[in-house]
Amino acid sequence: MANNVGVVVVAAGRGTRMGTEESKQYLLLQGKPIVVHTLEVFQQHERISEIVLVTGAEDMGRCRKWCDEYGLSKVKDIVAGGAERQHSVYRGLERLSTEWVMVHDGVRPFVRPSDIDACYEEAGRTGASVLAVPVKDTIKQVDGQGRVLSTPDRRSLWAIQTPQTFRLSQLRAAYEAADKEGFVGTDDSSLAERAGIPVAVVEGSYSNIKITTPDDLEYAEFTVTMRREGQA
Ligand SMILES: Nc1ccn([C@@H]2O[C@H](COP(=O)(O)OP(=O)(O)OP(=O)(O)O)[C@@H](O)[C@H]2O)c(=O)n1
Ligand SMILES: C[C@](O)(CO)[C@H](O)COP(=O)(O)O
Repeated sequence: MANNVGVVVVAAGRGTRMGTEESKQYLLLQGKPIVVHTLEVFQQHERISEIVLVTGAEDMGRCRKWCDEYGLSKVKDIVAGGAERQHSVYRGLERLSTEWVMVHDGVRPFVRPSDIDACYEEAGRTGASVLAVPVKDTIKQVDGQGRVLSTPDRRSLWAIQTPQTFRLSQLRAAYEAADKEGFVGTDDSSLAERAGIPVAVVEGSYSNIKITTPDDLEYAEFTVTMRREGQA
């Protein structure tokens, strides 16, 4: 698998839940855009051969400049995304030619290199994998009126993260099928699952958060500061 792994980093969302005027992936952590922090993890990972960055059409210019400024030489292509995350990933997949692909959220800058390796090695063994953590809370299914319907067994529940790793040809086929059938999912695995691709879960880290709401930003700032000071 080595040297034949491409990454699609999706960063074309608007960040509605963050509530800022600037799209959340461009907010600064210690003076650097969040998406640059994320790209640096993959740039520095020896197993990654190329990266496709998916952004808003109006953001491609500044992203190109950051790639030069921060030495992100593995970013081979920057493409405009679509209305939903799934459409953005699909556009990124079209630009890759590697055997394997990892799909990663531009707003998950704290993914550990060792977790990228683990996700990657599991895909090599079994065909496809997703990084995830066991849920810590009790989860309930609730109806539209706020009434509890059921309490699923927590031992079978995992919070799914990225990266998610697949054979590029298989993931492309799963995306084509979803597109034809009008299915829209919130992650890549759900499309693979529909296409009959078995997906293995790899236990990752709770620190690999998706920066989604303002409280996540506080955590992110704290984490970056601690890392800079060598305490995390
Ligand atoms: N049309 C979209 C929507 C999302 N994403 C990306 O998918 C990742 C995960 O999505 P999420 O956290 O939900 O981002 P947003 O859609 O931007 O957030 P919100 O739902 O709050 O608007 C982010 O890196 C986001 O930029 C994307 O590339 N294209
Ligand atoms: C892919 C993902 O990050 C896995 O947790 C998540 O599903 C993205 O979801 P969102 O609906 O775009 O927030």
